[in-house]
Amino acid sequence: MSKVTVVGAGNVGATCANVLAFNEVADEVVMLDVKEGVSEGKAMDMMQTAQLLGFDTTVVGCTNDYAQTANSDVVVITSGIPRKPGMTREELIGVNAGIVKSVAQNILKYSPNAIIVVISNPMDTMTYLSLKSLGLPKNRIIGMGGALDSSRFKYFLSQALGCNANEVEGMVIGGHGDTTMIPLARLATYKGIPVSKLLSAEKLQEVVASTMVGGATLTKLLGTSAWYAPGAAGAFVVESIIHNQCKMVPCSVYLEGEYGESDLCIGVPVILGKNGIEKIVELELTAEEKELFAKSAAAVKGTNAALKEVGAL
Ligand SMILES: NC(=O)C1=CN([C@@H]2O[C@H](COP(=O)(O)OP(=O)(O)OC[C@H]3O[C@@H](n4cnc5c(N)ncnc54)[C@H](O)[C@@H]3O)[C@@H](O)[C@H]2O)C=CC1
Ligand SMILES: O=C([O-])CC(=O)C(=O)O
Repeated sequence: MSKVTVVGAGNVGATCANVLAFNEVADEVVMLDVKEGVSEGKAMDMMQTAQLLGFDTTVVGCTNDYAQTANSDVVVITSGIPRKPGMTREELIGVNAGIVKSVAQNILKYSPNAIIVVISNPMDTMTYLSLKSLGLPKNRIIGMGGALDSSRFKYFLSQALGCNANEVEGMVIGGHGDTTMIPLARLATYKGIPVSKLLSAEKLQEVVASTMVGGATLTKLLGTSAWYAPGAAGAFVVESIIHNQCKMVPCSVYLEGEYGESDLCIGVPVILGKNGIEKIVELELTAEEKELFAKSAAAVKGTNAALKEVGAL
C-alpha cells in the first residue's frame, strides 16, 4: 500500500493529486487544505473521473485533519500563496514561511518516515526552512523546481528547433528564481546532437532567457502562477521516489560542499529513489557555469537570511 499526501488543494496541489491518481503512482492520495470542503469536493470530483479514465487510485480529501495523512510515504507541500503579476517568488516569504513550517511539523507528527517534497515558493528557501525546522536527514527533504524548469527548457528548445520536445534533453540547475536559474545550454541535446550545433548562439540565449522567466511569463498571462506543469512536475518527482525509478532530476537539496557550496538548498541533479535523494550528481561545470552557480547560491542564501527576519528560523 503506497500513500501520498498533498498539502494545499489549490491549483498546483490539486493538479499534482490528479496526475498522481491518473498515473496510478500511489494506491491512495490524500489532499489536505485549510479551506473547508475544498479538498473533499476536489477529491470527489477526481474520483468521478476514475471510471472515465480507468484508474484505481483512491483520492481522499480532508479539511486540516492531519490524522487522515497518517503513514504517508511521500508528502508534497504546496500550501501557501502564489505570486501575482509583477511580483517575485521571493516576496512570498513573509506569508509562506509560517504556513510551510507549521504544515511540515504537523505532517511529521503523523508520518514520521515520510519523504517531503516542497513546492511552495520561494521554494529553495522553503526547502531549507523545512530541513532546518524538522531536523530530518537531508535525503528526505526535496525541493521541486528543477524538474519544472527543465521541462520548460526542453519546451522552449523544441520550439526553437521545431522538433518533438520528448526528443530533447536538457537540465536547469541553480535557484528556482527569475534570475537565479541556470539552464545548462552546453549540455542540452536533440537526439544526442548538442543543440549548440543546431541553433545560433543568439537563438540559444533567447531560449535560456525564456526559460528563466518561464514562471513570470505565465503569471502575467494567467493573473496567478502556473499549475499544469508545476503539478505534473511534482507528480514526476513523487513517481521516481515511490517507484524507485532512480531518475536523474535536478532538485533543490541541502549541499555540504558539493558544487563548492554549503548550508543551503539549491537545484542540482540528484538520483531520486525510494530513499528520496539517493545521490547528488556532481557535474563538471565550466568556469563560467561555476560563476553563475556561485552567484545563484549567494542570492538563495540572501533569501534564506530573511527567514530570521520573519521569525521562521
Ligand atoms: N516550486 C515550483 O516549481 C512552483 C511553486 N509554486 C508555488 O506553489 C504554491 C501554491 O500555488 P497554487 O497552488 O497556485 O496556489 P493556490 O492559492 O491555488 O493554492 C494554495 C492552497 O494552499 C492552501 N493553504 C494555505 N494555507 C494552508 C495551510 N496552512 N494548510 C493547508 N493548506 C493551506 C490554500 O487554502 C490554497 O487552497 C505557491 O507558493 C506557488 O508560488 C507554484 C508553481 C511552481
Ligand atoms: O512563477 C511562479 O511564481 C510559480 C513557479 O514557481 C513557477 O511556475 O515556476
